[in-house]
Amino acid sequence: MSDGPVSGAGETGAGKFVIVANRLPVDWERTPDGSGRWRRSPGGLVTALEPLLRERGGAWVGWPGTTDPRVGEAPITFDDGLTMQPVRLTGQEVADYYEGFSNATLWPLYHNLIVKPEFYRQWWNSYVEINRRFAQVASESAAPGATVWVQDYQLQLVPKMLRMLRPDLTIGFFLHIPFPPVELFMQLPWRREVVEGLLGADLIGFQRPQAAQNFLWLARELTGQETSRNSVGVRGRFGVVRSGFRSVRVGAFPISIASAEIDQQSKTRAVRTRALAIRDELGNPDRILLGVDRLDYTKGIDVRLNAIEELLEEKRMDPERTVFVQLATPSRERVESYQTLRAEIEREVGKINGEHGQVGRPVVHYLHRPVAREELLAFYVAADAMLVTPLADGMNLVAKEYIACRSDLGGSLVLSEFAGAAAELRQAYLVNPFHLDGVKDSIVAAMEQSSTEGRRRMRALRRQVLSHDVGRWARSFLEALAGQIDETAPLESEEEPA
Ligand SMILES: O=P(O)(O)OC[C@H]1O[C@H](O[C@H]2O[C@H](CO)[C@@H](O)[C@H](O)[C@H]2O)[C@H](O)[C@@H](O)[C@@H]1O
Ligand SMILES: Cc1cn([C@@H]2O[C@H](COP(=O)(O)OP(=O)(O)O)[C@@H](O)[C@H]2O)c(=O)[nH]c1=O
Repeated sequence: MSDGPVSGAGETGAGKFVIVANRLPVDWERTPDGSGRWRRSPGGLVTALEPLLRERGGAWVGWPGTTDPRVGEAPITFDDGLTMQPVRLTGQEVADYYEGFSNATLWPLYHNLIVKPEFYRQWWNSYVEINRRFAQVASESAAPGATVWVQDYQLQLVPKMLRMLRPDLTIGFFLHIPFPPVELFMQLPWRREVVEGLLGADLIGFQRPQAAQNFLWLARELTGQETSRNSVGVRGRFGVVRSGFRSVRVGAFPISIASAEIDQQSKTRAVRTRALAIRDELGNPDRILLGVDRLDYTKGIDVRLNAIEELLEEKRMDPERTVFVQLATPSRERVESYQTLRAEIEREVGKINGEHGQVGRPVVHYLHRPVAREELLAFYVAADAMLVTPLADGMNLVAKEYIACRSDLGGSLVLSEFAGAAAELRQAYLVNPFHLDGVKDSIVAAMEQSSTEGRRRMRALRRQVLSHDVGRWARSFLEALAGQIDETAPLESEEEPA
């Protein structure tokens, strides 16, 4: 991946393939001369799509992640030809569209009301306006007949808006987070507008078939369109909504990671050496448990802390021999529910260490900062058990990254049934995060598994993750969008969503 300097030379209207996402995959980096430059951030999505973007002369449309009015005035082009088209937001727009409607209305509504969603007209109006801005920039960035792929819940109105501006385009949409059960979605005052916004796409992708089923039911109820009623499959057996003269297909495409690349990186001397150093720095305990998450109330960080606290109290976990490392990236810090969560987590960490730690030897090691890629891989290699306990999660890439790093067949994964990843990672220790005793038993089982059992599970998990990478995810979606896979379900037979 190249990190070429900023330039304003990007051509608009040239892209045969355009990605539209809330964020651009770039970070602003200060240079020693006091100025700055863009650096590409190496996320899974960009890794998977980069070759396509380059091949087809593509562009990425998104918010550069800052409200600095000097940033993002012109397209950003990298020296290998990748173009980023910035969509600029003011401070007020970030508050209303991003922190407000996206992350205090939609995010909790789509994640099973773990906190109460807030419904404000001002936030909705801003969401509409910013979606229109994204659609406008996308329409200016796309060549005639181009394919445009819109990403995630922040931009659900873009497909319809873009189709009205550019009927010549092929438009795909992918939702990275869960799509809620119908009775929850029906709470949204603007539910019909959101469903109609999505129906502007030719193909709507979800992480799991159940989400697609929920959407089909809502499309039928809220727009009166005819829809298929058969169950939707994975990467095939698509549902269909007859929307006027158009057919919109609906399917499940579980996202993944750049598995081979992560597998290779985790085997480097640098990562292996660092993993040993981490064990050493932690006092060479018998067992290292690890959690890696954005600090988000969906991730169930509190669940694993409560489980660990009770295991310590019941003397089923030895504080002299076990440590728990929680890496928590700061996230959405101006949203109140995230501030409350942080205070609760930090209180709980203090309580556990206060009651069970020793001077210089805490049981819980908690970092509240982003951790760089290589360091993260070293933690995965060092950990004996990975605790992934979300209450609801679209996929959870961390679970897959951990597996990709375990070519030694060591380690064990405790995984919530409510992470999208659980549908594929059946050999993990699957838990219901609402059942604390079950979580505790699974943590103990994961810590105490025999080497034979651990190797058997990890081998099966790795087979799944290495053969289903993010490239396969992108290809399967784009082939379906291009009509190369046409496994549409016939419009027959009744089936209600769960
Ligand atoms: O952009 P932020 O507000 O800082 O949030 C980060 C991203 O979080 C969400 O990730 C989801 O997508 C993952 C990949 O498909 C999936 O594994 C995970 O379960 C989801 O929570 C969000 O959907 C992204 O838009 C955000 O950029
Ligand atoms: C804590 C931490 C994480 N990462 C990387 O972030 C993503 C997280 O993806 P996931 O699907 O598990 O969840 P969300 O999208 O956040 O909802 C994963 O690729 C991690 O490796 C990171 O780079 N640094 C961090 O400190």
